[in-house]
Amino acid sequence: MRLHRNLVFATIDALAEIFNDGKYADKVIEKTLKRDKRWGSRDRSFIAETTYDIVRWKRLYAEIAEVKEPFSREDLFRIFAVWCVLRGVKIPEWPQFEGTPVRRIKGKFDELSRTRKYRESVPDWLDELGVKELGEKIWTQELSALNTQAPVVLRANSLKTHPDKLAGILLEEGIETNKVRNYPEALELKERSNVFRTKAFQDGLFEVQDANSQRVAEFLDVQPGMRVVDTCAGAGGKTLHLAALMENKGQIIALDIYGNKLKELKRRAKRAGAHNVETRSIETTKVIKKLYNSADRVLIDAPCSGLGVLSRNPDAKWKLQPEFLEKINKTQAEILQQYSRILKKGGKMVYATCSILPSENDKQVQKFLKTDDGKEFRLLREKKILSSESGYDGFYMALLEKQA
Ligand SMILES: C[S@@+](CC[C@H](N)C(=O)[O-])C[C@H]1O[C@@H](n2cnc3c(N)ncnc32)[C@H](O)[C@@H]1O
Repeated sequence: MRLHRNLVFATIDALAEIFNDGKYADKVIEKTLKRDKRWGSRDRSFIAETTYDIVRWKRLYAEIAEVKEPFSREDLFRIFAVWCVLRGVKIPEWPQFEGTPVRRIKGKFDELSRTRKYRESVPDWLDELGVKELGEKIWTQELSALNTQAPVVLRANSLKTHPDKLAGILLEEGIETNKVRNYPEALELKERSNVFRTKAFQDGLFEVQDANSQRVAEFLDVQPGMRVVDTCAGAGGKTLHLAALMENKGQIIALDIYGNKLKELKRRAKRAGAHNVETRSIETTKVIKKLYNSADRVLIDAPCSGLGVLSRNPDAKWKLQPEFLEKINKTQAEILQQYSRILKKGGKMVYATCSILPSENDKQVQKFLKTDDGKEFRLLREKKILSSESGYDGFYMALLEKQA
């Protein structure tokens, strides 16, 4: 691979914004890619993938490069040189890379790789928490899986198509996919590409959605004609899936505390041809109270640490703080208590997170079942999905029934 100066400089600029200004990697990359219209798809994927790679391995690379935050431009070039050496990329003969100690880099890599927190590039506190919650063995396996680049998975929109048909349509647009065993609506890209540019996407034939994320709506056991409340709907990944499973029949009320996310949900629902979705922004608790005892099904896709989706979102390792986890644990408990009241007696509810930590998952559900509200519920089933076992994102889901 020959490195192009403007692509490397764009990557360094992006890293400076992510590491030093605390900006979100996806937003920074999106903005960076707009910088030069002449960049082709390979140039764009070089910038995106290299930036994500260096974000993922920040601690390891910084330790090898012997630099500390906040990083100067010179530091970022040293980190970049580490990336080159460890990836086997020829270091360009530019002044920024003069005197790169190739042998020393390799030696330090071998030495640091013996310690998990460096090898897997995680902050001390997170490494300690992972061990405490999951035990050494599972945490070590899981971290390694979560540091692997995530595959791109699509969900064929059954309101408009099915996986076999979609695979044929995408092939005509030059995109090869494979079906995914045991995930009936999923297609996995053989090679990464920007699927958002395809006509099939504009026509609402699919959504990009991780395979295990596709398990959540399925788990709720919805039927056409039901009244379903999706309480933490966000931009509607699961809402759209619910609409498809309900064949557009019945009613879905999609709630969130952020109106802008719900606006995006509306846009996506229109593209997907999902007509049975109504959005309501949770401005006061009245919005929730009005819905008490009214739903056949309730989905709580709770806000969480997002530790199960680190492979997609590597900068979360650096943005997460222990205080946030404490706060989110409280929010999850409150949400379970309040939103479970939306369910009718005899109805079913799913509590789900994209976390792998028991404190956000089964322990949260067990705690809820002991509360006054929770005593009305019975746990029917739960799934704890590890990324290291499934090859996709880590997820948790519990199906609960409100007893008649
Ligand atoms: C895991 S995300 C939801 C993802 C979404 N269901 C999807 O499939 O695309 C959690 C969502 O909960 C929302 N949220 C946070 N606190 C909330 C609260 N107290 N009530 C309702 N929604 C909340 C966040 O804005 C976020 O959109």
